[in-house]
Amino acid sequence: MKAEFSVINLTAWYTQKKPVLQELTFHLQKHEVVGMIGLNGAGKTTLLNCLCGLHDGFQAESVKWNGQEIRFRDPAFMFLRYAVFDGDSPFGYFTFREYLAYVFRTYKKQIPDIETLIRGFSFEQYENVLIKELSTGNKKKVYLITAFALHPDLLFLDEPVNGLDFQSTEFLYSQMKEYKQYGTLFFSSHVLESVSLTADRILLLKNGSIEELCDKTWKENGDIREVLGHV
Ligand SMILES: Nc1ncnc2c1ncn2[C@@H]1O[C@H](COP(=O)(O)OP(=O)(O)OP(=O)(O)O)[C@@H](O)[C@H]1O
Repeated sequence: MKAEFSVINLTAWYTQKKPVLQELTFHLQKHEVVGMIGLNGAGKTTLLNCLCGLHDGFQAESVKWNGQEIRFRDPAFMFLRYAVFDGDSPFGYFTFREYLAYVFRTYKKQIPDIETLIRGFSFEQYENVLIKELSTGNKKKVYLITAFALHPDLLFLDEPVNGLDFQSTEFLYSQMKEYKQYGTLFFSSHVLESVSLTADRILLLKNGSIEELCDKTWKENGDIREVLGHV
């Protein structure tokens, strides 16, 4: 199968003598959900920052979307993707509804019916409250609901479960699992359950590079702890 998004030999650094990511290569297929796990400091956020054009200290042999060479900051590529970063709450001076309208205008899309998302995330009371006045979990929901309403071809989520209550977490898992209907979801998580319950493939970020968990027993029993014991 032809990879939709491929990154070949990406090296990223904060200080050039000590790269955080080293000649890392991975491919994301069209319509799949891919989870990325790794220890604290492994470089998950740095990788997502690179993919979103937020980190300048990197070089890559090749980055391709649909077979075409691209740069992370290419405007056409920017509007194919949307990302939710952990702890990042942009546009605090907008309400959720204002932010949603802004994003959809920017991406040149029509806002769909989002009642299922609003109910699923128990967000009914917060649609018209300033984002900066929301609790941590409700702030997170602003961007998650926007992401799942927008359905970009490439959706990046950094630690999506952080800050959510158990009900919203269950709903989030259902949305993540179903995302392959709309596009490709690539997310990082420390919550092993969130990866084993939703992902088609799991990538492990370790020592600056990525390897795939080839032992798929986690798919049958939903538990990747045993597989992780061998890597
Ligand atoms: N702004 C920065 N300046 C210098 N070093 C940084 C900076 N941000 C991250 N690092 C370093 O880069 C490495 C990777 O960090 P990163 O945040 O990408 O890891 P992570 O896998 O997302 O970690 P965690 O699971 O703790 O969120 C770490 O060694 C970290 O200390």
